[in-house]
Amino acid sequence: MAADATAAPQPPHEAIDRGRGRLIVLAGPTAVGKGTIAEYVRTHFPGVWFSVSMTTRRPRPGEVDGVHYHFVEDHEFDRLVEAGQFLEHAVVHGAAKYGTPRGPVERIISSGRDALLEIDLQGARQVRETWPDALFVFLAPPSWDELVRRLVGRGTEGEAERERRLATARAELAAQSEFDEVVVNDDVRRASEELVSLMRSGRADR
Ligand SMILES: Nc1ncnc2c1ncn2[C@@H]1O[C@H](COP(=O)(O)OP(=O)(O)OP(=O)(O)O)[C@@H](O)[C@H]1O
Ligand SMILES: Nc1nc2c(ncn2[C@@H]2O[C@H](COP(=O)(O)O)[C@@H](O)[C@H]2O)c(=O)[nH]1
Repeated sequence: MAADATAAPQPPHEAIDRGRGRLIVLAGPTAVGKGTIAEYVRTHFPGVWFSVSMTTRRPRPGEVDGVHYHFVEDHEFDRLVEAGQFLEHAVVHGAAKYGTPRGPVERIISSGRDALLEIDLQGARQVRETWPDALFVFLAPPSWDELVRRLVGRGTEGEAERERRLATARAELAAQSEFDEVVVNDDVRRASEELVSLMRSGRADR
């Protein structure tokens, strides 16, 4: 059929009103594989939008500013807290500060796309207060011993920092019933696909 020259022009794909997007919160204990799953999803599901957190911790080898985190000094982080620029923020493992910049998330949600946050339990609890219709997903290890193996095997923390992280991990594992869904990271591909499928559930347009 010939195109109707009198028809109103169609908006570009991104501008089609798909309503508001959904906020998805992924949390779980240290070394369970949140970053690994995030990397897999970024590579295999490029349509998924990730929030890039801000942190005062130092970059690890291979971490890129603006991709894995926005790395900032303590005084800059505190200034942004004062200015109300975070959706949530917390001191994690009793050490560095982490926060989700509010603006980018609100813009993505308003544009009709979903936004995925990878944050700790304290942050997830704050988001539940302000954004109760978000989807809360807990990433769990197959076992405690496997979690410890992953943390030690990653080799990015010394003994004292590992102990601190494992203490937090016990409290986080005890809180998994607060979440809407629990995904066990027994296999990176399987767990990533389960997460994406949960994100897409109920969204016919994804
Ligand atoms: N399904 C899996 N099977 C085996 N090893 C895994 C699996 N998922 C992740 N790992 C490994 O576990 C270690 C920790 O993973 P990762 O750094 O992604 O954890 P994390 O949850 O982001 O940790 P943190 O919260 O401390 O930043 C890494 O060495 C990673 O390669
Ligand atoms: N409350 C928030 N927690 C965050 C955020 N970004 C990351 N995190 C969590 O911090 C720990 C440690 O991360 P690491 O990269 O130093 O190993 C981990 O549990 C992350 O999920 C955030 O913006 N807010």
